[in-house]
Order: sequence, then structure tokens, then C-alpha cells
Amino acid sequence: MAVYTELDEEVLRDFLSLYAIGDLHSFVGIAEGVENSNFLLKTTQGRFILTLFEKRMNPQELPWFLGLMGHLAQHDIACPQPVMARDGRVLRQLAGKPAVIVSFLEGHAREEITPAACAQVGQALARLHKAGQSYEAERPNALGPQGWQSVFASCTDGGDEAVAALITETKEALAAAIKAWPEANDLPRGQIHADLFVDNVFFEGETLSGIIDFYFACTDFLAYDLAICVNAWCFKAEQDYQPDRAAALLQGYEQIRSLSDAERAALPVLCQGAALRFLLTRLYDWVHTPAGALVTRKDPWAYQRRLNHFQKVPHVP
Ligand SMILES: Nc1ncnc2c1ncn2[C@@H]1O[C@H](COP(=O)(O)OP(=O)(O)OP(=O)(O)O)[C@@H](O)[C@H]1O
Ligand SMILES: N[C@@H](CCO)C(=O)O
Repeated sequence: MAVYTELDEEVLRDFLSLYAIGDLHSFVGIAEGVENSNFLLKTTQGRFILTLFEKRMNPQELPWFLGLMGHLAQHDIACPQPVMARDGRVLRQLAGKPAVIVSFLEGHAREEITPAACAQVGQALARLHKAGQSYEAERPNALGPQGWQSVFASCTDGGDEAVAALITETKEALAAAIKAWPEANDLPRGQIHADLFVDNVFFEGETLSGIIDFYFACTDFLAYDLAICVNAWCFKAEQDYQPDRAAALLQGYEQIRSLSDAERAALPVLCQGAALRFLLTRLYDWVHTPAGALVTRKDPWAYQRRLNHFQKVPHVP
């Protein structure tokens, strides 16, 4: 569940009077998500999402994320558009937390993943990359190779035997991926979503209708975003690689933006890096989330299996 902060109706009504989005009909906390508190607001003018940013978010970074979402929405990317209050501000405080209202996107995350869905994800990702080129401010990727090392270091004392084995097995793969990682100027860079998992892409029927959750977005190799999608979309039952999905994902991407030879050649190592990034953040949460916490921990071993796949089969698709 992800409603860490309870909201009082009167306080919310006062808050909404700062915006020109109508009067409150109803509001309800949204169970999905783990990072922030999200509420669905219904007003006399329609539906909106209210997000209260919880403690893992650095408030100083919020203007960059909100600026990127606004920029992409203005460039016809179907993503949440931050709503300006009457005074022109998008970021305010509510219940002691940074708060933002964004537009509501229709659609739902898919339960069944098909090559046709992957092709649309590829197209949407390439459009996002192209639109992001004119958003100039940079945000370094805190979860790039340097970040992996510090996440890894903070996992090493804790956990049971299975965790200890995972740590031992990951150590070498981490060193190898860091050594093989491209240099900053080797590949085209730009704004990337960096977390385009199945739960962050909405479909209406068979048609992709929107992308949410930009709070890991950053400036990095464009092809790394594609590698994240290969990890997130192209495995069945958390382990069986689906080359037809990966082929469709890449083909969809290249219908909008061509990959260079260097990007194609780098994909296997970028896929290993992406697998490591999610293995490590999941491992961190596994080790550090207290038993009985409200949040369900995600399985780091699912990404160890992906990592092993890309180590053994160094080509994509
Ligand atoms: N703009 C939007 N339009 C419609 N629904 C939305 C929108 N933003 C969020 N939601 C709903 O809220 C849920 C949680 O959102 P989100 O995934 O951004 O939460 P989070 O806690 O920040 O993320 P996560 O745990 O995935 O990092 C989504 O699954 C979706 O149901
Ligand atoms: N998408 C991430 C979690 C939130 O960013 C994962 O599945 O590990």
C-alpha cells in the first residue's frame, strides 16, 4: 500500500482552493506504488492525482522531475502534467510534505505482455528520448555504476544465508560490469525514464495510453533505458527470456529513433548493468525493510537470473 500520510478533507479543500481545478467531489488513497502517497481526486472539473512525496525523495530534486514531466507533456508525450496553482507554482506543501497535483491518465498496467505491446513501449520510449533532447537541465544518474557500488556496500552485513550467497555471487559481476561500462562520450545521452516497468505503462485496450512515475528519471545513455525495458518487459515467469518481445521492443524503438552501431554493440553490457541496478536496489530493500513493514519487498533473485542470462547470452535480442 502507499498511503503513508492521512489527509483531512477540510485541509484538502483549503489546499484545492489554491488551484483552478474545481471543487472537491471525493478523494481516495491509491494502494499501488511504494515510494510516495498518492490520492485520486475527483473535482467538478475531472480527475487528478495528488502526490505527497515521502522521505526517500530529495525535495531539491523535485523541480527537475516536474519540469521534465511538463516539458514532455508539452511535446505530446502522454505523461502526467503537473498542474499549476493560481500563483503559478506546481510544488507546494501539504500535511508537512512536498505535494503536487498532476493530470490523470486513462488506462491500466497490462497483465498480459505481448510482442505488440513491447513494440509500442519501444516507440513510446524513443519518442520520450527525442522529446527529452530539448530539456537541457541534467540530472546525473544516482543509480549508475558509482551508485551500484555504494548500494552494494550498504547491503553486505545483513540477511540470511541466501542473501549472503547472492552478495558473494554479485560481487564479481558488479566489478565486471563496471569495467566494461561505456565512457560518458561513447554513446548518445539524454533524459531517460530509468524505471519503465510494466506497472508504469498504461494501456487502454491494446493501445498504449500513457507513462507514469518519472521519479527515477535522469540524464544517461539513451540505450540504457532500452536495456532497462528489455529486463522489465522481455522475461516470462521472472526468468525465461523472450527474444520475440525484445525484437519487437527494439523494432518499435527504431521506428522512431535509430540505434547506432555502438549502441547496438553496447546493449548486452547495458542489459547486465540494468539487471544489476534492480538486483541491488531490491537487495537493499530486502536487507533493510523490517519484517512486518507495510511494503512488500520485491525479489532480487529475479534480477540475478536476468543478469546470468545476459552474461551467458551476450546479444540482444
Ligand atoms: N497520472 C496518473 N494517472 C492515473 N493514475 C495514476 C497516475 N499517477 C499514479 N497513478 C496511480 O497511482 C499508482 C501509484 O503511482 P506510482 O507508481 O507513481 O507510485 P509510487 O509510489 O511513486 O511508485 P513506485 O512504487 O512504482 O516507485 C499507479 O499504479 C496508478 O494506479
Ligand atoms: N521498478 C522497480 C521498483 C521501483 O522503482 C523494481 O521493480 O525493482
